[in-house]
Amino acid sequence: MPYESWESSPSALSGLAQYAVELWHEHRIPIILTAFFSLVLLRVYLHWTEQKQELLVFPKIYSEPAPQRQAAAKVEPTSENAAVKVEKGGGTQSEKTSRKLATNGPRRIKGELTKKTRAAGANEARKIQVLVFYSSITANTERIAREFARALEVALGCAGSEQKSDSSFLAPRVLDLSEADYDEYLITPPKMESDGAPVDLFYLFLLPSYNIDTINDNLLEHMKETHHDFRIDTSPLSSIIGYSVFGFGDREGWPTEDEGFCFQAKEVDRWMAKLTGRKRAYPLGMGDWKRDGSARLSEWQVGLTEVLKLVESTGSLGEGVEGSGDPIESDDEGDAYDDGEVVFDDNAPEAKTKSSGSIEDVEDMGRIMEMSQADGSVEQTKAPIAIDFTTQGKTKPRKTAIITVKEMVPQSSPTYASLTKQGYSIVGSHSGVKICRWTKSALRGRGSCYKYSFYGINSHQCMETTPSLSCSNKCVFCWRHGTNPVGTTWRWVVDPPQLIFDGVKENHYKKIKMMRGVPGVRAERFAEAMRIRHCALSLVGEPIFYPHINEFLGMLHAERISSFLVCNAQHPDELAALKHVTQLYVSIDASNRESLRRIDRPLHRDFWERFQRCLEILRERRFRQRTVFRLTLVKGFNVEDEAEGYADLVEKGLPCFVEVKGVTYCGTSTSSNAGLTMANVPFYQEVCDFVVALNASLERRGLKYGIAAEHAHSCCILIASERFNVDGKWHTLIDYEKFFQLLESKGPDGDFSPEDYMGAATPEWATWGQGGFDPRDQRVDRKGRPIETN
Ligand SMILES: Cc1cc2nc3c(=O)[nH]c(=O)nc-3n(C[C@H](O)[C@H](O)[C@H](O)COP(=O)(O)O)c2cc1C
Ligand code: SF4
Repeated sequence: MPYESWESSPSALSGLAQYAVELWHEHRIPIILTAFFSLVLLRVYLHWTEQKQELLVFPKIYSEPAPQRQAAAKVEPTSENAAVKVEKGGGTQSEKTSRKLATNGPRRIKGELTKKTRAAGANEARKIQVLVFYSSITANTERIAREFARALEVALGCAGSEQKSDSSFLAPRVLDLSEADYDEYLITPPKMESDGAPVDLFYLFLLPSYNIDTINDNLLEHMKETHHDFRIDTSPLSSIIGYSVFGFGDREGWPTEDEGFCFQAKEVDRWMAKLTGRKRAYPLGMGDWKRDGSARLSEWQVGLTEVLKLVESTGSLGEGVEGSGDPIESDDEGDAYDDGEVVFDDNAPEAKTKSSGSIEDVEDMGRIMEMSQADGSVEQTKAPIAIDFTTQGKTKPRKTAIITVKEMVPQSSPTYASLTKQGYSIVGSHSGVKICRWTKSALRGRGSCYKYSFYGINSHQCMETTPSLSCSNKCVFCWRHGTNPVGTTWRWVVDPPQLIFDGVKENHYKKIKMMRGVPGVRAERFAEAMRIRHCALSLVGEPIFYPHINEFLGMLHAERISSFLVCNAQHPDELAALKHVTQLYVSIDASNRESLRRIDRPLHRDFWERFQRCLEILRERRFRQRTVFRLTLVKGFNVEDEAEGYADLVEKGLPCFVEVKGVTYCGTSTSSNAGLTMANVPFYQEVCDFVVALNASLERRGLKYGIAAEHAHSCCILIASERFNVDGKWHTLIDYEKFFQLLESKGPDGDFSPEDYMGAATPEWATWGQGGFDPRDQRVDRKGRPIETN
């Protein structure tokens, strides 16, 4: 209502209004001021009262600093959010009161939701439970299983009073397979917890074999059914962290594996690989309970403990599991094998990519030098000069353009990619190591290389390596032709020998460890393989090309690793400067100049003169080094009508041994550059005929040689000097212990002869006419199928 209408009202009400208006007019200023201050006071009062109220409603924890909040989250990692956590947690009495009040007031959530993922560090809290399953009919294995579990408990640091505070292992549990519930353990592993921490399971099986009906048959049947049951995942045990099997048997009744020795342990090992999705953590071990059972079991336990500790520290089985149970086994890999010189493989990746800019050839070298002058793109100052280590009599550095010394095989180069793809590990910038086919085969008891039959080297303890991936030939049969760098001079960065030595060993062991999960690997051989005893310096390239080859050899010998060094007869100066090696090879790929040019395709123009000089050096050295001529026969190149020519070379060099080997073919069609085919591979009979002809020629010349041994499996035959025939018996084996003793007492230049470390008689099975396959090994074909040997 407007103010004027109030003034004009004639009634009593209007009189009152009149009075109020007058009053207002008279006191309006103090009224307004009083109202204003009252409102201010009320606001201040409310403000304070409101703050106090809030303290009661929201618990103190919400205003704690951030780190404390995180700590709280760690305590209850699975809580949905902070508010819930507080409600569940403990705290001081006042906090509890606050929380109680808070539940009556409005729920207000501050902060972020805690994610449901496992908190960092939860992994550390995981425990590992080893379950030792055994079966036993006459109680041997039962007793052994209990003793074994106790020993393992100590080894893992989880034994009663000796329990290590930081050990993740729970004391191993022993389970009798005749009582254990298969459904509980072998269909899905049981879910276990220890003090609230999740437990990972590791299965071990100690199993005797029985060719009569026993509980083992139920176990195997169960495993088979589980794997084939379409309702169940084919690898239902894949959540366990690993498994391993050890078998007991009796060699008296079942002398070989073929005859049934430990056959059921082998089967359980195989089925477990399938059920776990290839989680074999350590190779199958086997022991004869009457003879070596406990020794074998102890060895197996040592290796196993190592793996378990690896699992504890890394949470995984590490290397060695990939490929476990894989159909692709070492023999089926199409893996070009042996020492490089005798295999051609047209499947090898194509030759280097010229456009990549990597220097891999002398032609490339010239091209780069020209380019460097033209556009200045190559650094020309402050660079070391490329030194010719190989040209005879040349001591002065070349006076040509100075270029930057580069790495022989830089990591970014196509050569590096190609070599690593083929299974080489490149060490430093110019060395390589690769585990050979025979090493893998020997690990599985499927036969060793011919050097085992002829010289007694253990293939599973042999490291194949080279300190120089570069070579000065381009042999037609070289299996790595086109992928390794070539050159006549060392023009690359030189890596120190210690770096190479450490690197090749490390990589070799890494590769051996990767065999851990491969089916058929024998535990005792695997354990032995962790100690390198032989080194074949022959992989690819030319080892004596490396300027510090003698220092490198010194490192091998200091660790009592024998050295078989193969060179290509193109570096006489380096050959002359070479110190003692256990066995010194020269590749003799042809018997005359033209043939050598065609087959080796040497880069040196004076290749024939170099070759001849190397033979002279070998002749001079024959009473100081165990010298060997290695002949690689390639049909159509160096076999036909050449026996006489080779006899001339033998007469000239008078080597201790002549190894004759047919080239091995690994490809499928024609060899890329030389057009080699299967037709170039001589049959074993042809190699035999050649050897007989060569031997006859040597005899006609009055040279005292004879055919000593053979290894038909790798198409290789050994002719030996009569110096190694004692009382009508060939002694081609090497006494490695004696070699190191002589080396240590007389030094790397010491005066001792090959006869001084001649070993025991060549085993009967390896002599000429006996085939050369150790009867203790199992022969298999390329698909891994056993071959009958009569
Ligand atoms: C009836 C019988 C059959 C056996 N069959 C085999 C066999 O096929 N292969 C094998 O390596 N050992 C065989 N053995 C040897 C046992 O595996 C060996 O004695 C084992 O240590 C027994 O373990 P246990 O006492 O725990 O049952 C057999 C032993 C017996 C008594
Ligand atoms: S000598 Fe060694 S590297 Fe050569 S084939 Fe035999 S085991 Fe393999």
